[in-house]
Amino acid sequence: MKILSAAQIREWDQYTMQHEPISPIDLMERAAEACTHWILEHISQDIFYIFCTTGNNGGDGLVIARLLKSHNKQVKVFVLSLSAGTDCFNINLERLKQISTVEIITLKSTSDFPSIPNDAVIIDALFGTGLNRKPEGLAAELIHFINHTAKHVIAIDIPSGLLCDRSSKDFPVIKAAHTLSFQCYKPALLLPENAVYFGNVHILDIKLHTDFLHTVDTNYELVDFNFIKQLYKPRNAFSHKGSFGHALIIAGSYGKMGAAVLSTRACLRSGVGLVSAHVPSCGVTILQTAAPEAMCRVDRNEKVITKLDYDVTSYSAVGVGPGIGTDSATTAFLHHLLVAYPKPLVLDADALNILSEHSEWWPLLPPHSILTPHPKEFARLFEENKDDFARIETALQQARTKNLVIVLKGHRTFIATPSGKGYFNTSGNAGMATGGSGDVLTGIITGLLAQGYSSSEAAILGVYIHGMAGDQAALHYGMGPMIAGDIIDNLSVIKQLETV
Ligand SMILES: NC(=O)C1=CN([C@@H]2O[C@H](COP(=O)(O)OP(=O)(O)OC[C@H]3O[C@@H](n4cnc5c(N)ncnc54)[C@H](O)[C@@H]3O)[C@@H](O)[C@H]2O)[C@@H](O)CC1
Ligand SMILES: Nc1ncnc2c1ncn2[C@@H]1O[C@H](COP(=O)(O)OP(=O)(O)O)[C@@H](O)[C@H]1O
Ligand SMILES: [K+]
Repeated sequence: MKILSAAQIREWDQYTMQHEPISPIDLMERAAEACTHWILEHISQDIFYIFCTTGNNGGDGLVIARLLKSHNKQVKVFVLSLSAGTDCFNINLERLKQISTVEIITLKSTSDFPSIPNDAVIIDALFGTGLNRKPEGLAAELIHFINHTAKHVIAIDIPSGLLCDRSSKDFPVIKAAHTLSFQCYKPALLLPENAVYFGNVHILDIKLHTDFLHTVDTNYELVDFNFIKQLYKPRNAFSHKGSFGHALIIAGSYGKMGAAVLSTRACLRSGVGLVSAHVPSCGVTILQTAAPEAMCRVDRNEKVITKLDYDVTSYSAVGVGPGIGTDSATTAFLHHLLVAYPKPLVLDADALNILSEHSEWWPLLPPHSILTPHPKEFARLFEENKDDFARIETALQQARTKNLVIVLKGHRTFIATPSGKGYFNTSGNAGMATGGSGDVLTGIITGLLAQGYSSSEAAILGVYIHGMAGDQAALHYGMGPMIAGDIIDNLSVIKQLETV
């Protein structure tokens, strides 16, 4: 699913009105009906305080007020008049005025702000995708007031004060428990810096014309189950273990053999034909016991990885980094690997830390190599960014210019590809914020690469499968108790992709 900018969303509204066709007022009614339906299904309270300005987001608020009233809810509407209302706002204001039991209060100064009962639900319909600058004056005061006073806030389309496709850092923004967003994710609803504002996001289908999506080009895509289903290649009945490649995982050091075990076991469960693990000699028994299906490449050094004394080019894919440390001998090993291996590598953890100390090595990275940094590793590799939008732009630019795939890990992991496109993942949960889950991801992506997926496909598919398995693990154990090994044990979720 494409992720659109504010301007493209406006074009989508226009396209729908022309091609369905449907009038603006009927489209607003349909959007507000979807919100009201959601509210009636999920919210048990009976008192609603609805805050609107005079744009179309406010118009949505007025329609929601009328519809909630028709379901016998107690409704009060507060209007902050910033400019002459839009046509749809004005028409709906007249319609609402016909209902004598709905009080409509105009907010002219802070003294008009109401006292809000504890059990009232606030509907935030101040600004939607039309916001184009920082709210100031009374609008800003109202946002602060709602944040300080109200307990249950539902934002319509986007929390007021958030820009759809640029950073709103330092803006006053409504803090919502739920955001009911129309038709598609807005970029702002996918970035961690805004998580405190949007709460739980629910995408409501308001039936915008799907043909529009064929006419529009976007930088960002959303990765969901349907997207992944198209990418996943079912196994041929006549296949043998040679059909699915041989992956090499280079991981572990004395005291950090768990990282090697997790990556190797995850790689084995990714569907790959064969897995070998290159580990320091202290780790052989650990690895062969914990992952007997894997073969071992034993380093001469007891504690760290030091020597590439075999033909590494025979492996279909290589993942390097989890738990290897940054010893000078390991650093020299990594340099040798970059020179010796011509196909895309998967680099994670300490491999990234070493790389960030050797910027002269960038040209040595095989084209389409996959880097999997978390935000701190990302900052070490590239630069500190002023906000999350700047960070994903940096990822896209670096992926394009360096011909790499960059997997920026987090709640909505962002995958920047050499084509210039960025993909937001939708699977996964906070239970995965636990030591070792990144090592699991490295194993999965390396296994997919070995099976013949392209780098971009392996990264997108791997991140999604990792999140799916994490979601399944959270169902079994709960987000608190789950550990990284549980993600591996739940990789059986891949079977959902195997069904036709
Ligand atoms: N027919 C349509 O186009 C539909 C629009 N819908 C709603 O309409 C919203 C967009 O409506 P609008 O484009 O009217 O804009 P909004 O209602 O989001 O914003 C109101 C107006 O405030 C002004 N403004 C922007 N930033 C401001 C600031 N910082 N301080 C003061 N004023 C500011 C702008 O002129 C803007 O038009 C969507 O988010 C959605 O809620 C939905 O009803 C679906 C259909
Ligand atoms: N809140 C979250 N929601 C979804 N996924 C998460 C969340 N927190 C962490 N993850 C995922 O877990 C993994 C953690 O990786 P990383 O930070 O490298 O951990 P480690 O170094 O402990 O292995 C990443 O794939 C990340 O996307
Ligand atoms: K809003």
